[in-house]
Amino acid sequence: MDERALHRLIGTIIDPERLADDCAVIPCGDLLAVASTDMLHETTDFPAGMTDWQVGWMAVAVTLSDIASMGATPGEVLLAVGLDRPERLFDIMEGARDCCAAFGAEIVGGDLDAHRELTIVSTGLGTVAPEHLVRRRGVRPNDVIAVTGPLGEAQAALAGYDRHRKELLEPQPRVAEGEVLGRAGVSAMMDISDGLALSLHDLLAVNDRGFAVETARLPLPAGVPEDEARELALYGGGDFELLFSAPPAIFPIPGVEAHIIGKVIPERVVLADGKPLERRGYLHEWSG
Ligand SMILES: Nc1ncnc2c1ncn2[C@@H]1O[C@H](COP(=O)(O)OP(=O)(O)O)[C@@H](O)[C@H]1O
Ligand SMILES: Cc1ncc(C[n+]2csc(CCOP(=O)(O)OP(=O)(O)O)c2C)c(N)n1
Ligand SMILES: [Mg+2]
Ligand SMILES: [Mg+2]
Ligand SMILES: [Mg+2]
Repeated sequence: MDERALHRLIGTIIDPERLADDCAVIPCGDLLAVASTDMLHETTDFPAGMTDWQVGWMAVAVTLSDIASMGATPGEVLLAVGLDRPERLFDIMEGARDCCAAFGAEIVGGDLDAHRELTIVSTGLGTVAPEHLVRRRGVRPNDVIAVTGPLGEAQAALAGYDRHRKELLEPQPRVAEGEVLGRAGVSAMMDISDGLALSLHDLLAVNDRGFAVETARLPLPAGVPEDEARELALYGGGDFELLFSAPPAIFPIPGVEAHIIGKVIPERVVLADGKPLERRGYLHEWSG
């Protein structure tokens, strides 16, 4: 059983449309509010050697990335910290504050608890004009698909390529890029928290068309042999680049490093170099 299967279960309890995006979308006067919450744990999310400042940074970065993926501007963050040791709190809060400051957000609240395993829940709020909101659903027949930067760097660091440790430990949410892409009129978007292949399958699940990726066009992690780099770029998680579809005419997009990696196709499948792409990546799983 993995988290996507459990999402289908949640969809029998709440409106499944609510599960179709990176953030909840909530009416807010003339604007829309977007909200995302993400839980991180020491054993699955905080690699050995990570500082507590980086723990705080990452906890906020993952949430701001979801806000960016809607084309929205982040505003407020609430941080709930389940602490194994109280002396970790100060550095964690500083890292969280610094990540907020770097992307125009502010910590406005949270919660504290004692917990055997360090566990952080970061909740972010943002706003966007309705005409600039971008959802996962929306790909159109003649669109291309693109990403905002190299894929597989975080996983490359976990595989021992130390030159990518900063990308693993201090992910940079594509906040400015998300806002520009929303205004530029991209048709669908999400962030790639769990790897490109899984993200393409997530997009497939809410669209009525498929995707054909050319692996030769993937922006790969530097300093990694090409075959391994391609594997990391397709299936590695933790990069937090944006994946979007858009009409070819909108490229280049000023202020956004956009790499076109493929196109939308009529068949509801995900292909890489013409062959079905495995639905595999960074998935939380339960045994039994
Ligand atoms: N336990 C839950 N109850 C209600 N909604 C949920 C739950 N878990 C996830 N969601 C919603 O499902 C959507 C997708 O979640 P998730 O796959 O975690 O996205 P992401 O990888 O972008 O964080 C989001 O809109 C999120 O709010
Ligand atoms: C041990 C370890 N593996 C991988 C990563 C890279 N990483 C950071 S967050 C993340 C995935 C996203 O986390 P998740 O809880 O799945 O959040 P969501 O997809 O809901 O945004 C990954 C793969 C890491 N930091 N540590
Ligand atoms: Mg996301
Ligand atoms: Mg999530
Ligand atoms: Mg995930």
